[in-house]
Amino acid sequence: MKDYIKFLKENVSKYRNRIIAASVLSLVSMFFILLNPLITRVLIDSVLTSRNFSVLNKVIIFIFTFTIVNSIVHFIYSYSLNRIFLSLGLDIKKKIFKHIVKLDLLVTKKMSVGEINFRIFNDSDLLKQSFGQIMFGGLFNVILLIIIFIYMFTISSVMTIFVGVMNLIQVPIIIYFTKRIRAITYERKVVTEATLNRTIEVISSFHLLKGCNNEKSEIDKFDKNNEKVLDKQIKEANLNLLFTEISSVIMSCIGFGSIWIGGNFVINGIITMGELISFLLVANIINSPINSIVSVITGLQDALSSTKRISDVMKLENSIIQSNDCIKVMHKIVDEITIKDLNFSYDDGKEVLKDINLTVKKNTICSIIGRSGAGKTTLCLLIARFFDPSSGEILLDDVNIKDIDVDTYRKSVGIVLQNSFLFSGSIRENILLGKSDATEEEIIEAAKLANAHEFISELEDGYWTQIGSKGRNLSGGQLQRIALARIFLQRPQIVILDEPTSFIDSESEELIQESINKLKEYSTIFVISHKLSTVKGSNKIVVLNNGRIEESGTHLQLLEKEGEYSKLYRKILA
Ligand SMILES: Nc1ncnc2c1ncn2[C@@H]1O[C@H](COP(=O)(O)OP(=O)(O)OP(=O)(O)O)[C@@H](O)[C@H]1O
Repeated sequence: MKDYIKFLKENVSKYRNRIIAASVLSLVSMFFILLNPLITRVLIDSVLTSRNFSVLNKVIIFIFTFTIVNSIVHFIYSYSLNRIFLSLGLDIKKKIFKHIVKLDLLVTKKMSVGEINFRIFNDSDLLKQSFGQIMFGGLFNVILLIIIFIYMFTISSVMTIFVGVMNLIQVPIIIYFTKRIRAITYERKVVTEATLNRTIEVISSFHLLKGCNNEKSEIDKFDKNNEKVLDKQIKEANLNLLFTEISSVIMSCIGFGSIWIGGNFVINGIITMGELISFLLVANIINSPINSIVSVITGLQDALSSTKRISDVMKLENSIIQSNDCIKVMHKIVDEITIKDLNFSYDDGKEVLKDINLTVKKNTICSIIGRSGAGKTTLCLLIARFFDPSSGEILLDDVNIKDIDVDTYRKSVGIVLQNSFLFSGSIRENILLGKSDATEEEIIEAAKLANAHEFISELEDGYWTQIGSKGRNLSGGQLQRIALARIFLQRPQIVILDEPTSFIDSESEELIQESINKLKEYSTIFVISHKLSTVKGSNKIVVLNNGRIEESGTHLQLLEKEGEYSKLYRKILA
């Protein structure tokens, strides 16, 4: 509850003036709700019974005017309320997204894409809804209910007690159905979300699906998941239907009962016909505020859970701790990059990298090789400062990268992964990610250096070709060359290439190798590769084995040593 109130204060205060205005409109709207039964009462008792035509005309003109004003007030009220809560929902979404994208890799890896999505979209919507329900659904409906009961009492206390008791009987039924419907709606959302995530995963790793010949099992899973969604949807619809029918029976009973009691009172002259009809009109609207109040009570639990889930994400902190006096200007490497006595373990405490000592000269290529799980990617991620070493340091000449502002440092690091990820959009937009203000000449020059200009120019729309999500219209080699063009445009001091030539044909491999060699002019390159062409030409080869540097040197030096490299060379590289 503390988190919820804090969240409410933080996010709603910005809309204070608009909320006050909407509250005033809400009170006016409430007044109009009650005006209808009042006018009806006057119309029947004072106008119709006395056959007063001139007053009848005036009352009709008044009703007409009041209907128009009521519609305008209701429109403005609903419009302002919608704006407040839609904006509030967007604010919460923006806040969570901004926080998540600023988190480092280690922290975000703790949550699945589905979990993150759920918090950004579902939880923020639930919170937005609950704020609306509590402020307007709750508070104003309590006021409305009190006013309605006072008005009914002024007509007949017996009839009011009857309506009150009948509604009290209805309350547990409303609570039961509201809770059940909420629970089933939540379950439906969770199952739908899981189905959607699985579908996205399958579609985005199509080659894996085909490679494993797993289509049948995925089709079965898709069918089963969707059947689960359907089951929840049917349950939800049935509960809603049942609730509506039961409510309508109870409301009819209240109506008939009131007509019977009120009818007797009219016959006996205790109340007038106008009072009876006015009472019936008011009794008829009582259901709506009761439903809203119950929704607030039952929905509060969901709102609290959503607040907790959102707060849990907002409390996540980066593992990288930055000092206030960090260097804001990137150090220009003069001589070399040195890794000194570096050790690293992930959260589980298992040491993944042990006692790493390595020096790589500026503008050279350092290949990192080793068996799967040896720690190659982890070492490169540490160099890119996706997280910090448990102990030891990474130095640019004599400057520890920990002393440089993270954002400044990362701008000086370019990364190309095995399966280059491109965003949907044009080739041009994807290259521009390397330097958003680059000129046309710079883009073309970068593409030429990456050996990508030729194939891009041959495409019908050239640099404006839309490449679709993950670059599905291009070959693996073409994707890699676009990723390299991005790097050439960025001209980072350090480049990390993780298996850049895997899964591509030998022609593309040659072109990529050629551009990697050109890249050396601008950057110091760390490359993880199993391809002989890449490894052989490097200035330094580092062999990692079980988290330790087993040996390092040039291709020929290592072959002469007859150690792990020559074994790997014969086994994998040859
Ligand atoms: N986020 C993580 N949390 C915990 N352990 C991890 C994490 N990422 C990697 N590891 C573990 O760290 C070790 C080194 O992994 P890493 O990915 O660096 O190896 P690699 O040499 O690049 O392997 P590959 O060639 O298969 O990609 C492995 O034992 C791996 O299971």
